[in-house]
Amino acid sequence: MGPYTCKECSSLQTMEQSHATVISNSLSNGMSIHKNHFNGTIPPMPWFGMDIGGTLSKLVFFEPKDSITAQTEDETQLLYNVTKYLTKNSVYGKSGHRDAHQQMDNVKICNRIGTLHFIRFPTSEMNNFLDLSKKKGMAASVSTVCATGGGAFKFEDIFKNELNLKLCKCDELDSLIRGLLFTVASNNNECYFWSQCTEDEQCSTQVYTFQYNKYPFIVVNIGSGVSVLAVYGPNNFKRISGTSIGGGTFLGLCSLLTGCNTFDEAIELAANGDNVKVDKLVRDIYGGSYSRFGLPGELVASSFGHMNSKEKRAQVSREDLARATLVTITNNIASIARMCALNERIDRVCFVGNFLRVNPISMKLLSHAMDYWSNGSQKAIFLNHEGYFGAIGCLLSFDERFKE
Ligand SMILES: Nc1ncnc2c1ncn2[C@@H]1O[C@H](COP(=O)(O)OP(=O)(O)O)[C@@H](O)[C@H]1O
Ligand SMILES: CC(C)(COP(=O)(O)O)[C@@H](O)C(=O)NCCC(=O)O
Repeated sequence: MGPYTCKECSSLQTMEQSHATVISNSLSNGMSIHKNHFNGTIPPMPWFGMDIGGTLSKLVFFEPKDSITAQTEDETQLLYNVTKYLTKNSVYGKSGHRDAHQQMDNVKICNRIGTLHFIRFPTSEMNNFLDLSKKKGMAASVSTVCATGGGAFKFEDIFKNELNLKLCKCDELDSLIRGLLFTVASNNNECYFWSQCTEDEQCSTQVYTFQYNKYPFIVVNIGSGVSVLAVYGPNNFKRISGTSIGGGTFLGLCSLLTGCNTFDEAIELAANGDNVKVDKLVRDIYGGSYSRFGLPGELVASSFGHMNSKEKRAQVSREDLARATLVTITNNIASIARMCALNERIDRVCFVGNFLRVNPISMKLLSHAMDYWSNGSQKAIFLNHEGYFGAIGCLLSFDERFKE
């Protein structure tokens, strides 16, 4: 058999690339799907899904919990070692973290029952991740890794050269929707909303029963940048908008303005700041509200509008600047989301992406903006596995790819 092209990841494979061998029927156009040679259907464990984003790399690891042992003794030992290392620790190297609170139990993938573990590290630390994978024997034990996000393309050669690992690439937005639908269907408590967001003290989260099999809905993915998708069915979505002013912009501007070093620090600063000292409000311009067009006095009229004044600049703290940056970026995303929902005549808007991690300020602002400007017709919905849907969807594509 000569070289073939995998119809999923479009890579040219030869029979010598023995980690994944073609078994499925060759299609008339010479395309085939990877199938593994170990037992004819699915690759040996461990199974990973990886989403290599512009800022963070997300790794989802499936730990089998059933009693099936379809592996050789060597493979079983390797799986044991990898599982032990990943599940006994919650910090890996200098910058890898496992989000234990997001762990999902009793998940069924490729007819196996197990637990999903969620790990993240900065994409800028990719070289350290590769070194650690080598050191801990993970690379040697893994046959196939499904990867998505821009980094699946950018780092493809490095994975091949450094780890001798072939990435099966999946589209990031396909993976995002697949992962989101799967997670919402598997977990009744996945979705929530913020109620009473006009009063900050009373604003709290409530479980939202998301009818995931009812379409359409909007997904706003706030990662480094922002993508807005309209979802019309499980395999039917379009990317309707996007903006480069996203989570990466918040962290970049906040670092410049406050000298903070991490996202968590930026959020902490913002939580203790007041944007009113930085932003020009409607009342600063009108002396009250601009009632004819329904603009309340407390509304930000001009983000950072006070910062042209030397006196005002002297009065603001790092905390105020962090808060104003967060509010500016969030309000801009809320405006785009509202316009998209209005244009598409869709009222349910799901906000996801790691920008929302440990970030109730933005979630409350988004909730308030959607509710206020739509007179209560549009709903902002949030999900507990906020930044991991791409990696989950990628792991599931592995399930679909290797299904008989
Ligand atoms: N630990 C973190 N380190 C860096 N950015 C973080 C972190 N936690 C949350 N973020 C925010 O999440 C954004 C990245 O979100 P994510 O959905 O992972 O996107 P991407 O796939 O582009 O990396 C960052 O730009 C930042 O605003
Ligand atoms: C290019 C991206 C899809 C990459 O995804 P990310 O890593 O930011 O999650 C995203 O950053 C994006 O949609 N940016 C906005 C581009 C625009 O519409 O202006």
